[in-house]
Amino acid sequence: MVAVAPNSNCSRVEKMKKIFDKFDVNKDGHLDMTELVEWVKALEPELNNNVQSIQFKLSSYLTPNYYAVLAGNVSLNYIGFTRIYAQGFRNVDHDFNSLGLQFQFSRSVSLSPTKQIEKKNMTQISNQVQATPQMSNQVQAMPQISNQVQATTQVSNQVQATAQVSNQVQATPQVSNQVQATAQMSNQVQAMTQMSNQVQAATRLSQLQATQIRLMTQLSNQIQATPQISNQVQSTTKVPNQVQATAQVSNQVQGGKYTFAGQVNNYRNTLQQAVPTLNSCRNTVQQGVQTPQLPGQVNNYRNTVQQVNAVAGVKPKGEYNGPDPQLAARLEKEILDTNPGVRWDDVAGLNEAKRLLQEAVVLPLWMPEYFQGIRRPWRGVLMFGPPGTGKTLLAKAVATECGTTFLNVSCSSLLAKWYGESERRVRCLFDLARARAPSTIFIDEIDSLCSARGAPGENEVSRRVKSELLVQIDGLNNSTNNTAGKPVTVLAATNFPWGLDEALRRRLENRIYIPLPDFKSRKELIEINLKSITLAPDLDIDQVARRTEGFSGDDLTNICRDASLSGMRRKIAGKNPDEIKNMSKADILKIPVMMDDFLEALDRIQPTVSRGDIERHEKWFSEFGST
Ligand SMILES: Nc1ncnc2c1ncn2[C@@H]1O[C@H](COP(=O)(O)OP(=O)(O)OP(=O)(O)O)[C@@H](O)[C@H]1O
Repeated sequence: MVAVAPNSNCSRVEKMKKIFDKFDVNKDGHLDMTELVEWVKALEPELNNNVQSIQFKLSSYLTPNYYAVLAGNVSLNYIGFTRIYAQGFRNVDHDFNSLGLQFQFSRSVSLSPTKQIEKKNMTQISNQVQATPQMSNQVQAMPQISNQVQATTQVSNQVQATAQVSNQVQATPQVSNQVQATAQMSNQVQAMTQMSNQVQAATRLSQLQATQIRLMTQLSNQIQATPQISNQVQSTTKVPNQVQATAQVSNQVQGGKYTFAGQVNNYRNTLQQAVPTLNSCRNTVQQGVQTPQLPGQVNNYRNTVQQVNAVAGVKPKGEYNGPDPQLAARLEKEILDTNPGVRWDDVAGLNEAKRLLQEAVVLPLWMPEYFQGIRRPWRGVLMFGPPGTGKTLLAKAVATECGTTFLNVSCSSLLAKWYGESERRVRCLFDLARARAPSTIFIDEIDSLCSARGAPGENEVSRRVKSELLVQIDGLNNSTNNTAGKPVTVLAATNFPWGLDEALRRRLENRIYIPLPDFKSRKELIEINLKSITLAPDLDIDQVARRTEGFSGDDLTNICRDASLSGMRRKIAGKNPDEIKNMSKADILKIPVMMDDFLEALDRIQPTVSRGDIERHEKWFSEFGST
């Protein structure tokens, strides 16, 4: 600290010089700001080095102008200072003692280069000093600003985040589309993967095939390399030639066969012409008249035919040549009825049905040339009607009258539990029928074999049998597999025509209704049933026929049987078994059937066919029947 003695004895100038020397640290004749501050400090020790107080004091010493100059970092110099004091404006002692005077400083300042740099530094410092309060304020305000800045930053971040969210929201449909597109792409990728797998599998397959082909080629090479095998292979090529040669032989054989077959046919025609005579002969024989000559003639004819057949190499009629001889033999045993023995006359009434059957089945046999092309015989004929009306009887009569083979088929003979066996039986049946042609396949209760599709009880087996049956019927009586005059006819019967499969119904082209017998037919039927029975004079057949309206042929037959047993019942009443055994048979046979017997039978036996059943048949007849 500089201590200045206020009452010094030195001159003013010296005194001033001393002061300036004292404070002119750089000894350049100038006081710069730092030196000036040091000067104030020395003068005002009570300011305690407080910068602001010193500044304030300094400003009070100087004129505002000068202070401004000083703040602008213009330093004082001796000259200017001296001049000021020399002008007498100031009392230096006083100044230094009281420090209460204002004084003017000269503005003429010359600065050395060093001083200019210092001045620049000073200006900066001055600026900093001046700016200090503001800066201080700013510094004080800094935390707030900092907070604000931080808050602003957060807000800014939020705004940015919001903007991003907003962008995302705006982009959401696009994102959704992108997600969808991604899903589609994912599906496509999956599909591509599957395809790739398939391609790989196919490649593996083709590799396998390639391997097989390679192996085959190797095998083939080995075979070719083996001379013996090669020779065998070459000799195999001769086989077709042999087969061709066989075919020619076969043609030649067939040619010969036909020649003989013609002769056989002639014999057969002769036989057929003889059939009515033979039949009447048989009837006569049955009636007890002995005419031994005629059967002898028939046997002669048969023997001749067999001899001719043997010479011609023609297999006897009906020999089965199909792939299932054992099955054919079994079926034949089961279903073949060579002589059903039922004549037209055995069937009461049903004249319209007989006419239709004759036209559909009998005439094509008698006039094969006529039944060609559009007149080809029916493939199938359906007889439908209530139970017991004579359908089976009619079928047997057809077979007997035509002299055709009669294959009487029931469901049980065709259906089998082993897979494929039922269809095999159907095929075999038709092969057999063709071998035995002309023939009639009679399928009774065909509804149980060929129910409508989706009907209850329809199962896999019945479906397959049905299909096979349709195929076989389709193949009947067409130009390729049927020789003229040897037709195979399917004759079917059912009590439930409405339950038949539609496709089968179409193939059974002729559909004949077999109704309940009318009065005339009932009367006829009773007479047929009683023709070998002794009748009492009181028996009124007309009355019985009148009282049996609504009865089927089968019901009437039952009534006749029951009534005809009544005489025997009366005769044995009250007798023990031995007495019965010892009764005269002739006496029993002579017991006549009386009217009362019929009346009692009528009380016991009721009609089996309901009115509703008849109506249903009539309705189906009007819809699908043939007349
Ligand atoms: N028109 C008829 N002429 C002579 N007898 C008949 C006649 N109708 C029925 N009968 C007698 O009824 C019996 C049964 O006839 P058949 O079996 O032919 O009837 P169905 O119509 O085939 O019966 P189901 O439909 O029940 O098989 C015959 O054996 C015969 O005795």
